[in-house]
Amino acid sequence: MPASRPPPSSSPLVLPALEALAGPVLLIDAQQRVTAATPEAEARLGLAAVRPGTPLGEVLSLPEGTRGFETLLSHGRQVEAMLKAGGRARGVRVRAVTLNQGGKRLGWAVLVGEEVEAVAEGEETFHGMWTRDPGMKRLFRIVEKVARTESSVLVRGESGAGKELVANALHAISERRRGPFRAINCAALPPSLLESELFGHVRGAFTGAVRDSPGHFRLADGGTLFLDEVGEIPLELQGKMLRVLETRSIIPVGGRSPVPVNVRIVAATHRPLRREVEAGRFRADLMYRLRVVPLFLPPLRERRGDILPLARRFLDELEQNGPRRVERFSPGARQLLESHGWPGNVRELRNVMEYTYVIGEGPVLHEADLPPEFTEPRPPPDPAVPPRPSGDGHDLAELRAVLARAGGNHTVAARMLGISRVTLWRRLKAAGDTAKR
Ligand SMILES: Nc1ncnc2c1ncn2[C@@H]1O[C@H](COP(=O)(O)OP(=O)(O)OP(=O)(O)O)[C@@H](O)[C@H]1O
Repeated sequence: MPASRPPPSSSPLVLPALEALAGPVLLIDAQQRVTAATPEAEARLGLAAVRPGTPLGEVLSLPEGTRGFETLLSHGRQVEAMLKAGGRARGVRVRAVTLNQGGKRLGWAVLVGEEVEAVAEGEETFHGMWTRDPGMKRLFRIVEKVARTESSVLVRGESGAGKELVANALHAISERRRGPFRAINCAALPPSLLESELFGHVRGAFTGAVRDSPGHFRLADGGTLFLDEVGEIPLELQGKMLRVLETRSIIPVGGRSPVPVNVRIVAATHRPLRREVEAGRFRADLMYRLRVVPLFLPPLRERRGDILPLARRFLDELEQNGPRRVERFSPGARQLLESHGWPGNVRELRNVMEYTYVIGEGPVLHEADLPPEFTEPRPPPDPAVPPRPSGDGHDLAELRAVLARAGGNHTVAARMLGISRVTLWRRLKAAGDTAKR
C-alpha cells in the first residue's frame, strides 16, 4: 500500500463517529505514519503532533523493555505509553486495532485512553495499600517505625478505610511475622460470646461448651491480635481486657488458672475513644493501654487524589479475569466518582468498580454504568432528621434511601454501602433511627 493512501475510515463523517464510540483516536497507515485524528485526539495531542505524515514514534514512546510498537500494534492489548506531544510527557493507556481490507493491512486505529501519570507522581504500594496521598505515606513511615517495637497501636478510621490492612502491615514487618495474625471484630458478637471468643472457655463453662476452646488470645500466641471496633467491648469486659494486657495472661471462661500469652495488640476504632471515655462508655485506663501509638487513617473523601487511580487499579484487577477492557472514564463518570462522599471508603470503591465493570459494556466507563445511588436524585433533606453525624460519613436520610432501594434488606443495603451489616446497624442507631428491625 502506498504511504499516501489513507485507511478507508478517515472520511470526515467517520472520524466524529469513531470519536463518539471510542474517544481520541489516531489513524495510522502501514508505514506507521499518522493519516488522520479525531477532534479529541487533535485537542489532546496538539494539531502539530497529529499532522498527516507524522511518524507514530514522534507522537508516542513506549516504556523501555517493550519491543518497539510491535506489542501495541500486533496484540490489540492495552499498553502504557508516553505521549510526547504537548510539552510535558504524559503516561497514557493505548490500544490499537488493525485495519484490513481484502486481507491486506491498510494501517491501524490507535485509541488513546486514560492518563496514568504513573510513578513520576509518587505513588506507593505498601503491603497491599496503594496511595499517592502524602498523609497516607507519612502513616506508612510511622507503621514501619512502630512495627519494630512492641507498643500497642490504636488505628482510628472509618469502615473500609484500610484499618485491617494497616494491622496486617504492622504484623508483616514486625519480628512476629512468622507467628499468627488473628483478627476479631468486637462489634459483631454479643458480650457473653465475645468473652469466650477472646479468652477461650473450658468444657462445661456454659450450655453448649462441649469442649475446651482456646480463644483468640491463645490462637494468636507469638503473633499479633487485631481487635477491630475495640470501642464496642462492653464495660464489664473492659476490666478483664485491661488485666490481660497488664498481666499478659488470660483466664478462660469457666477456668481458674491464668494461662500466659505472648501477643501484640493492634486495636481499631471508627470513632475517637476519648469521646467514648468522656461519655462513660469506655475505661480511660484501657484506652491509655491500647493507644500508646495512635494512628489516624484518613477517609477516602479526604484523599480525593486517590479515588480515580484506585478505581483504575481495581479495574485492572477485574480485567485480569474478565473479558472487558475499560480504556477510559467518561468526564461525567469521573466527576461523579470524584465528588462522591464514599461512606464505605475503599471497600465501597472496590464494590462500585466491580458493579460498573459488570453492568457496563465497551471501552468507556459511563456515568450510567455507576450504581443507582450515583445518578438518582438525592431525597431533599428531612428537617426532622439531625445533620450528618461527624466522622461517620453519611446521614439517616442517605441510609434510609439505600435501605429502601435494597427492599429493606440490611445485608444488601450494607453491601451497597460497602460496610458491614453491624456497621450499618450501628450507624442507623447513632443517626437516631429507632425503627424496629
Ligand atoms: N489503600 C488501599 N489500597 C488498596 N486497597 C485498599 C486500600 N485501603 C483499603 N483497601 C481495600 O479495601 C477493603 C477494606 O479494607 P479493610 O478491611 O482494611 O478496612 P477496615 O478499615 O478494616 O474496615 P472495617 O472497619 O469495616 O473492618 C479491603 O478489600 C482492602 O483490601
